[in-house]
Amino acid sequence: MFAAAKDFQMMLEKAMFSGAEKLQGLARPRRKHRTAVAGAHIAVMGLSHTYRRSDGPVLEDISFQVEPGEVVALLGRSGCGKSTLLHMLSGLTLPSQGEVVINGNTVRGPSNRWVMMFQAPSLFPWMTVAQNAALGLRFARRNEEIARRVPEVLDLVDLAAFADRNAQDLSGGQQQRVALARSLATRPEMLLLDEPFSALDAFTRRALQRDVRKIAHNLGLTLVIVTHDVSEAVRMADRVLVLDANPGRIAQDTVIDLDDDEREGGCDRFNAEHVRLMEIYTAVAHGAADETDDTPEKA
Ligand SMILES: Nc1ncnc2c1ncn2[C@@H]1O[C@H](COP(=O)(O)OP(=O)(O)OP(=O)(O)O)[C@@H](O)[C@H]1O
Repeated sequence: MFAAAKDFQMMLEKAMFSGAEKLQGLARPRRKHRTAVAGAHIAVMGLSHTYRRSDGPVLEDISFQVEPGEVVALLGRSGCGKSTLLHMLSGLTLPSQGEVVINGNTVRGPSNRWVMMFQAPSLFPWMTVAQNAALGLRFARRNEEIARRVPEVLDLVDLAAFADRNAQDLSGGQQQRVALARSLATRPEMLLLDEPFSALDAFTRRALQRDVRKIAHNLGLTLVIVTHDVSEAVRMADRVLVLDANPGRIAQDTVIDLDDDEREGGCDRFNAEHVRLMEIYTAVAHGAADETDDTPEKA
């Protein structure tokens, strides 16, 4: 690739990975990095949102809290506003009404204290796994941490043996692990996942669901995951917020009461939780469909 094109792509990827570092850097003096990680406390209060080009509100009167270290899934049908809500937690989009408060501070924009992961891992294909994993630290100008943190996070995501491979030579699941390592290297307080495993095969997806949950718990990270997959919610989440649509509202807030072994599936308790959540989801989805159904009622 020509140098100019490479620079341009680097710029794009950098902006995509997180606009936070730049904004933070401009907004206030650079702080010394934190050494200890603690999960973020999230409070969402009376949040509503209407996009400039949308007919009505996409989200309406959303309020909930997430405890530090909790894993919460946002479950709902396509278009109900899950990604919009996640973007508001991250500060990428600001709500029309209400506020998101993280650790006592109102979110007014992105921050390098939390990281979003998407379906596409957005790696630099020509760079090695270790170089990709170091990018978050490089963008945050924390180069002195790279030698220590990168081996640590590659170990966490089971990619230590792949450190010198080029990213383009990895499978989709391995690439998503590199993206996870890159996210963890900056030691965020919160991971926001927007259907990050939906492009992977069932086995790879399950392994990542299990490992991400385990890593988040071990590090004490708060994890919010957007999904429309009931199994994923049961495998990963301590709590599930089920959203209805038009406008998106929290219809149900339910605890998934399973231990880590039970979350692997194949036991009665897993099956019972799966059926229970599926029933809730279906009832909410039908309710939302009924509300938007403009077929005239029969007499
Ligand atoms: N920038 C935007 N401007 C106008 N409308 C938007 C914008 N972004 C999203 N929307 C609309 O807001 C609604 C919610 O979108 P959102 O992507 O948050 O839903 P979702 O539940 O995450 O959907 P999916 O599961 O399909 O990703 C949709 O009707 C969508 O068309």
